Amino acid sequence: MDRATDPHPYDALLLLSFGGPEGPDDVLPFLENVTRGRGIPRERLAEVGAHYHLFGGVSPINEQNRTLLAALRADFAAHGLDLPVYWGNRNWGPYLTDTLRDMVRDGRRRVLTLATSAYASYSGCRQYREDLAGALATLAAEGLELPRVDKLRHYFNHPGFLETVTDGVLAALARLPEEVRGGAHLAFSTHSIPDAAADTSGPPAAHGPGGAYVAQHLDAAGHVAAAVREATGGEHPWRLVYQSRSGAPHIPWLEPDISEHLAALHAEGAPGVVMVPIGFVSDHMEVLYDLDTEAMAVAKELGLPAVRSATVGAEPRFVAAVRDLVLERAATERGESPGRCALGALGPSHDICPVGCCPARQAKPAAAGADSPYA
Ligand SMILES: CC1=C(CCC(=O)O)c2cc3nc(cc4[nH]c(cc5[nH]c(cc1n2)c(C)c5CCC(=O)O)c(CCC(=O)O)c4C)C(CCC(=O)O)=C3C
Ligand SMILES: [Fe+2]
Repeated sequence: MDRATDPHPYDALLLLSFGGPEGPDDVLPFLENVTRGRGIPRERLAEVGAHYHLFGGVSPINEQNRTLLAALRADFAAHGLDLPVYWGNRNWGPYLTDTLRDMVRDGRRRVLTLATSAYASYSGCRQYREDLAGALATLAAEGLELPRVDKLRHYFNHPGFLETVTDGVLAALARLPEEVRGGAHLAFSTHSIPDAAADTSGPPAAHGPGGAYVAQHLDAAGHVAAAVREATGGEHPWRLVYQSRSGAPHIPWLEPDISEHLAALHAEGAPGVVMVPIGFVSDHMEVLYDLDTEAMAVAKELGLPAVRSATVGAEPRFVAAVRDLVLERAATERGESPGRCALGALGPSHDICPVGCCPARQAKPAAAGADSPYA
């Protein structure tokens, strides 16, 4: 077998996601799961709960993960990659711990994890690793023999991710009225996080202010903007902006907010805008509410023509990128030196998060990294 099909030493892939409610009665318990110990103001919870209720209490994220799971299985089968794929969530069923228990019972000993977050940061990386450690601790307490769990490198700059985003932007531009298309701005949007979390994201001291989180987003957005300009011949000024801020108002979070940015664009006479949710991998609630509902209403109010481009979802090229990343990592673990695809200026990210990567406010065990208490 060659790199094209050999998953060894891995015997399973775990799709690890956020989870979301699937009906009105799920909303509150889901939000309690998400915010346990995170110090989110009560009013913010009620506000976010209302976003979900606007959509019947259903987040689309679980259905999107079922689609991605099916697409990964089909892609692996079509390419002779014999690797079972499982799915578990941090905050809603199917819960990570239950999935990992199933994997152990199925005899899986070496698990590779694909988190549905493409970037560094506590929320986008270490928190997933902490939950993996929590699941492993539970299984250990149940007397089960623990598998070894690894996590794929950050994939924000994999060509299968960035080229899919770029095609989404081009398709979105085509939906703008022709007279504003050529000069349309690109507003790359991602989840705001506390400044302090951004500054410490990634390997310690590897990046300046904003840390790996901002550096990776700027690298990805800059690459997409350049590819779009090349394809259209248009100017398309761009900026990285933020959305979905929570937390107390006196704590600084990354800015500007997308809504402020839309107002600024309007004030400076921008003819139109494409909102590009580059920080997210599927059209879940942060996209459907914060961009499609809230930011779109702001744009409408301003009279600024706006469209929102697609996330990578289960697009075939993104799914193929996952296969490439799995095979790359498997080869690396076998001691080979596989090619490592990456666009942009930063190069491929580390395979194993070093000690102190994306630190938590309160230290907690995290698996699948250099500081993992597990083998
Ligand atoms: C960086 C990042 C991503 C991207 C990476 C990734 O995808 O993981 C992400 C994704 C998501 N965030 C989601 C939902 C929520 N996030 C919250 C709260 C928070 N997110 C944060 C950051 C991120 N979040 C932070 C710093 C907080 C503050 C509290 C804390 O420090 O932990 C809250 C609490 C209420 C609120 O404050 O908004 C909810 C309900 C959903 C599910 C959507 C659905 O249901 O479709 C998804 C995919
Ligand atoms: Fe979040």
